[in-house]
Parts: sequence; C-alpha cells; structure tokens
Amino acid sequence: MSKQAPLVAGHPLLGSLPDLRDDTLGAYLRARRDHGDVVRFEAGPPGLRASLYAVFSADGVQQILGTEASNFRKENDVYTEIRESIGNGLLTSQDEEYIRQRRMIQPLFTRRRVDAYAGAVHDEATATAHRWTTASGNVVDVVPEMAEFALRSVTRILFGSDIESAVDVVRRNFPVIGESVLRRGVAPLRIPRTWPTPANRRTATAQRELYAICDRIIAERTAAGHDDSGDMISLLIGARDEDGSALDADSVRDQVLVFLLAGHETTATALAFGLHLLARHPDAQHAARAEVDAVLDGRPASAADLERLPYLTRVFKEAMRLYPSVAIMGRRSVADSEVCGFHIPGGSDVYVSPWVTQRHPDYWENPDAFDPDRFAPDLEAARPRYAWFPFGGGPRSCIGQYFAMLEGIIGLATFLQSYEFAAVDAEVPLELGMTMRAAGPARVRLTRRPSSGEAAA
Ligand code: HEM
Repeated sequence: MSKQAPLVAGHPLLGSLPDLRDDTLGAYLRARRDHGDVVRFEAGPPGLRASLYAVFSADGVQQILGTEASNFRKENDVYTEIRESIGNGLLTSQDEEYIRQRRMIQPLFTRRRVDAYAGAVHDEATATAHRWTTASGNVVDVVPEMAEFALRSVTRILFGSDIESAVDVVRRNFPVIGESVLRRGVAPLRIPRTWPTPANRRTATAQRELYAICDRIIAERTAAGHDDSGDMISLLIGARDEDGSALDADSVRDQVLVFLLAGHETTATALAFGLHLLARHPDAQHAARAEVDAVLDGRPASAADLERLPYLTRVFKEAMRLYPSVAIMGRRSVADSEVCGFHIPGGSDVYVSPWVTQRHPDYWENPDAFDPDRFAPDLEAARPRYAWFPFGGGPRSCIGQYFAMLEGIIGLATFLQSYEFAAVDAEVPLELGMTMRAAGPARVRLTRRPSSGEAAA
C-alpha cells in the first residue's frame, strides 16, 4: 500500500497559495528539506482549493518524465494558454499530432544541421563583444545583453536573411505574449479572450503582429520554390513525413513561434548566469580562458571546437545546474500511480523541479557552491541520470539542447577571447516567469584583452 504524500502546511484559509505565489522556488526548496522527496501542497480558498504534488528525487523525476511519461501529460493551464496564444506546436501538442510533428522536425536538429549554425552564432557573439567596446564606464549588464544575443541568434537561425525585419517584431511582441500566458495560466478564473479588456487587446495585437511577419515570410519562401538557404523556416517548409505530406503554413508558423518561445529566454538566462558566475569566480574564469586560448589560439570558435573545450562546457553545465532556466515543469497524471512509495491520484497536477533536484544534497556536495568540476566525466557518470535535467528528459526532452549548448559554448568562448570580466553585482535576484530569469542587474566590469580581435568585426 502506498502512503499519502506529506502535506506542506500553509495559511489556514488559503493553504500554500501565498507561499507558492510569493516565492515558489523557496517554497519548493523548503518543502523538500522539511518533508522529503514527494510532497503535496493544497492551494487556494475553500471551494477553489487545488491539490498539487511535487517530486524531487532523481528516481521520481525519471518516472514522471521518462518511464511513465504517457501517464504524466502536458495538460495543465499553462500549456493550454500557450496553445491558445501561439498555436499547438511541438512544445504543447500531444498524441498522434505530436508524434507526427516530432518525426518531421527531429531531422532539423541533427548535429550536422545545427553545426551549420555555428558561424551565425559566432557572428552574433562577435557583434555583441564589439558593441561592448563603447560600454559606459566599461560596465555592462549581462542580463539584457544576453537576452539580445540569444534573441538575435535564434531569430537568425529561424529567419535567415529576413532576420532584420523579424527581430524587432519579436523583441516587441514576445514579452506581451509571455506575460499573458503566465498571468492567465496561473489565474484561478480566466476572463474570456474575446472580451475587449486592455490586456486582451494588447495580447491580440501582439499575436497579430507575430503571425503577420511569420505568415509573410513563409508565403514568400513557399512562392519562391526550392530554397537552399538552410534556415529553419525553409527546412520546415521542406520537411516531409513518411507518406510525403508536408506541414501546412499554419503549422510551420506554430513551430517557428514555439522555437522562439522555447529557445530565446532559456538560452539567455543560461548565458547570463554563465558570464555572471565566471565574473564572480576569477579562478574558473582564468582556467576557462586558458583553455579557450590554448585551443583556439585567437581564431573564431567553430562547432568542431565544442568537444575540445571540456572545461568551458563544465562551466556552462554548472551555470544551468545552479540557475536552470526551466526551474519547474508541470504535468497532469492520467491514472493513479505510485512515486517513491507515495500515492499520486489520477487527475493530479504534478511538478518536477530542476531548481530543487539540482541542489539536492543526496546528489550534490555543498550544493549551493559553484564548482564546474562536478561535471568531470567520472563524477557525472556516478550520478543518477535525473540529478541534472535542465533540458527535461524522456520523450519530451528539449529538441534544441544541442543548439543551446553550441550557442552557449561559442558565445562564452568568444566573450572570453575579447574581455576579462569582474562582477559588479554579487547577488542577482531571480524571478519566475514562464521561465526562471534574473530580475535584477548582473553587471560586469570589462577589461579589453590586448590580443582581442573582435574590434575588427
Ligand atoms: C539553455 C537553453 C534551453 C533550456 C534550458 C531548455 C529547456 C527545455 C526543457 C526543460 C524542455 C522540456 C519541457 C517539459 O518537459 O515540460 C524543453 C523542451 C523544448 N525545447 Fe528547450 N531549452 C533550451 C533551448 C531551446 C532551444 C534553443 C530551442 C529551439 C530552437 C528549444 C526548443 C524546445 C522545444 C521545441 C521543446 C519541446 C520538445 C518536445 O516536447 O518534443 N529549446 N526545453
């Protein structure tokens, strides 16, 4: 007989709602510390109270994302909001529709395909480093800087030569969509989208502008016929299923918007914390730069260099351990199940959290300390598979993870070639939106390196 998961004590009237609303990440960490690896929260006023379960052990995460993925579906209110805002692309679709999409889109993310984007990423990194030559007081805030770098990189691989017409539209409108998904996804009651409230009107305008730019570019590419530019829009248009069928224009647009949603803020956060942590830890920065200089000897980083930069890769992985962009992932259970000896009823909201599991003392010694050498191959191999899962896992794992690693390593290598970094801000406050991100500045003071070649960009 499996046991009831321990209930996390909360407010007499509202349960855990205030704790989860005001400090979700803290509430999750405390819940694990005080109650163990499977916990239950009750949140909301009587009558509207919802139960939700959180699972923190690596084994439990493996069960939910991996071995029993079909029992834990992407069916909560946030996914519904994403579907209604930007269409039912790869992030949110399910069942037959999902399997077809993943089958058609997976070949666009093979290493060979993604490696071909390394030049574009390097160009964007070089342009970023070049912009910093005029930074006031030689100080930059890496939070907006990495947001811009990541936005331009993903927009460029998607839209290719149309990047400049797309990037402004995306920069202006995506935050509006993100804010709406989050606000509506967690609200106990939702106003219908058709009501002309200011928030609904703002979201509808943002959606219209994003749809318009995607639809225009997709129509132009389709009309032009065969196109070997290699950007993702062309590849999506050219993708064929086993029976020869293609994605229709709306589905191509849905995927483009999903890649923007899933591939922009996530990578920006990982890079911003990568730079911030290097700036705070001069020894690690020195070791990473020594590796970059020895391997690259001043030349641009390419895809082939990824495996030649193991220390920098450890730094990036450690940044994603401490600051996972997707700090919490939600599912809804179909049937009753048992996770780590605890009963989870069918129809429950169930959450797993890289934020908690990646700081779990069973898997990580001195978990809050920055130590890239945790990712030395022997230590990595000795850890359970799901002790570190910033890209999720199982059948719904991140399709863009190799691209994210490539962008992270090429970006950090290029910045290290050009500058030395010293942290201005020791602590960076966090904010949990659709993803976890830095809420405050993460400023670094830059010292230009004498051998820096970026000024020639
Ligand atoms: C550091 C950067 C990134 C992180 C931390 C990240 C994290 C994740 C995570 C945790 C999931 C699984 C979500 C869940 O199971 O609920 C996911 C899925 C996904 N990611 Fe990423 N991601 C990153 C970059 C990217 C990029 C660059 C792209 C595309 C260009 C992308 C596209 C997607 C897509 C399409 C899915 C859904 C896959 C599916 O369900 O089949 N991601 N990502």
